[in-house]
Amino acid sequence: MATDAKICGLSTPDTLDAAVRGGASHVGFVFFAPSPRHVSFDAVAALAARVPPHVRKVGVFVDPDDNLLDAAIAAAKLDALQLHRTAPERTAAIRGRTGREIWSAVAVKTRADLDAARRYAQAADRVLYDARTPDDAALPGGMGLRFDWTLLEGFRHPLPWALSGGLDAANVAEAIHRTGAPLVDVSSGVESAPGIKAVDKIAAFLQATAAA
Ligand SMILES: O=C(O)c1ccccc1N[C@@H]1O[C@H](COP(=O)(O)O)[C@@H](O)[C@H]1O
Repeated sequence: MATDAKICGLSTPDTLDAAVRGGASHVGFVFFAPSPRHVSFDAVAALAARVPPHVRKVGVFVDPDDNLLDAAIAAAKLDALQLHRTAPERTAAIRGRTGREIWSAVAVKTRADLDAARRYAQAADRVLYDARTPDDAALPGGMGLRFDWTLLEGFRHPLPWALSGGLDAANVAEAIHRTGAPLVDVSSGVESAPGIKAVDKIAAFLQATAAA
């Protein structure tokens, strides 16, 4: 079965177009000021207008307040909200208030971390397994870190799910074969420097995903 792919942290028209042209199912925009991928509302409105209807627009947030969510949804016409470090109760409230599809990021380093996914079963629509970043890191994601994919072996996923964390064109086929991920998500692995997406890397990632 074909694997869906999300290209995350897009901030320029040429790289957004590369993601769409290459067959991405989802594109992601980061609304978190400390991130090198952070987009303004004006910039994201222009980018979102280039996205065809069959490609879903995902906003990435870190425990956001309602004002940020409302402004981002309005500017980017978001289809889905990817929430990092957001408690299940707050996640459920955001889902009820916005009516958007919710992706809950679960930070993984050990098998015990996977238990957190179950806490989102009633609150979210999808779990995104991502590598746990160091406690003192500025970002909860987007650092190109991988986790041990074998931790997912035999795990009963409580929801539809996606795999992220340190993926790139060279390892995404192995990641799909080892985990059976129905959707893969990449940010740093298609960049030439933090926050600088590369058209050729986006194309290579999407080709590798389609061929897996
Ligand atoms: O990309 C960011 O800057 C970011 C900021 C805050 C939360 C999440 C972020 N990125 C997400 O992290 C994963 C993995 O990224 P990578 O491929 O390892 O660089 C991905 O889902 C991004 O959406």
